[in-house]
Amino acid sequence: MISVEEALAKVLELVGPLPAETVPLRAALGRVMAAPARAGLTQPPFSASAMDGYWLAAPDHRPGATLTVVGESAAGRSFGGTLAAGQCIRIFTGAPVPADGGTVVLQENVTRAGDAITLPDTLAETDNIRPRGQDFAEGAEFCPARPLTPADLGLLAGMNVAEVSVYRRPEIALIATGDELVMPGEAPGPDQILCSNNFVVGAIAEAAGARVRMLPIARDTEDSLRGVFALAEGADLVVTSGGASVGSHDLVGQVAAELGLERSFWKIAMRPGKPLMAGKMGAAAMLGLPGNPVSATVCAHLFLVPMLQKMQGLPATHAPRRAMLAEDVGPTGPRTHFMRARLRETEGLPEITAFANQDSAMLSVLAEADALLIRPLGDGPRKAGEIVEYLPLR
Ligand SMILES: Nc1nc2c(c(=O)[nH]1)N[C@H]1C(S)=C(S)[C@@H](COP(=O)(O)OP(=O)(O)OC[C@H]3O[C@@H](n4cnc5c(N)ncnc54)[C@H](O)[C@@H]3O)O[C@H]1N2
Ligand code: MOO
Repeated sequence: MISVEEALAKVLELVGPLPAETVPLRAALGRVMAAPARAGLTQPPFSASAMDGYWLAAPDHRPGATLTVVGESAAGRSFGGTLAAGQCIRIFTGAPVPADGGTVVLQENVTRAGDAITLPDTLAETDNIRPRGQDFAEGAEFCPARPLTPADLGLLAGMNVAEVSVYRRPEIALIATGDELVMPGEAPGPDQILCSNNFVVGAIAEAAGARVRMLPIARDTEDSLRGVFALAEGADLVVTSGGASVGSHDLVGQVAAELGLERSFWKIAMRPGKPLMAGKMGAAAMLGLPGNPVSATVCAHLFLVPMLQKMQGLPATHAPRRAMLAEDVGPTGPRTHFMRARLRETEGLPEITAFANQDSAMLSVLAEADALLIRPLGDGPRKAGEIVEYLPLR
């Protein structure tokens, strides 16, 4: 059995960044830019007032001075004239200032009588002016190596970028396998359970930027599996769950091989998730997740998400964090154990507690867990207070 790190390296060899496409800014949330955007203008394009008040030239900015208001500059409508000594203009937030080197005095800090304003006896130190270009300059490039956030869309809009070049979303085909499975909303027979894997794995994939094609459940026959694999045609990545182990009904590897699977590996030193399988089927990558819901979920976090990241031009890594054990834990066996755990915030490192029941079929424990406590293979027992690593689940 290969290690988790080797398996990650091998699944990443199966995929590469997808081609770029151009999308309107409105459709770019969560997408990853494939080429830099350039600012079409300098922002702000002119030095602008940050407040509503009065603009006056530097020599007139004296405590108690009285000035005559001779015009107005509003956002979108600047004051065209020039000012003589002792004159000022009314100015509003976002409006261009008439010249360099002046000050905006807040309207609530002056006394106004007709066309005259009188400055206060104590003057504020700030000029309340946003200098031209303080945000970005025309031609500035923007291409963050992360999914675009709402704030990124605001920045791109401010740069006058209406369309962006982004990596195409990975298209994944999800295939659940097993005679025992029915879909939520259907009535399970006495020997049946609900298909939950497609929902958790599909949601993990969508949250990581993929488009998910959820295919009909494949039954435990070669014909059924072949039929459903045919429906995965055109997907970038085919993700099966179940039928990966050694039982006589575990046909996925066999049928996939008949259909041309070049297997990269099968079985890893990981708990849960031992029977994980991966390879290449024609142009598509194939990831065969174990059937147990927790195993499928943990494998999706550990392997599917980094594959999707690489396909979208992102760095693909696991980023373990540190926490302090809240309770003792026992030794691990010959597989790296990813224990479902709960975090508790403290003023320092968070505290982490592994759930008592680590059965890889427990959906309720999985839903409560917000972290995977990483226990290296062959690790000894650990005491409360020791520092350990975990992967966040939320
Ligand atoms: N003799 C051995 N038995 C098993 C081994 C082993 O090494 N030797 N490995 C165990 C491990 S570890 C795992 S994990 C499971 C995985 O087996 P499969 O991938 O073949 O999965 P199935 O047998 O098809 O299903 C396992 C379990 O999960 C349920 N299941 C399957 N698909 C779904 C789904 N879409 N939604 C919800 N639940 C699903 C299925 O009903 C079974 O209960 O094998 C161990 N056995
Ligand atoms: O992946 Mo299996 O859970 O190791 O039970």
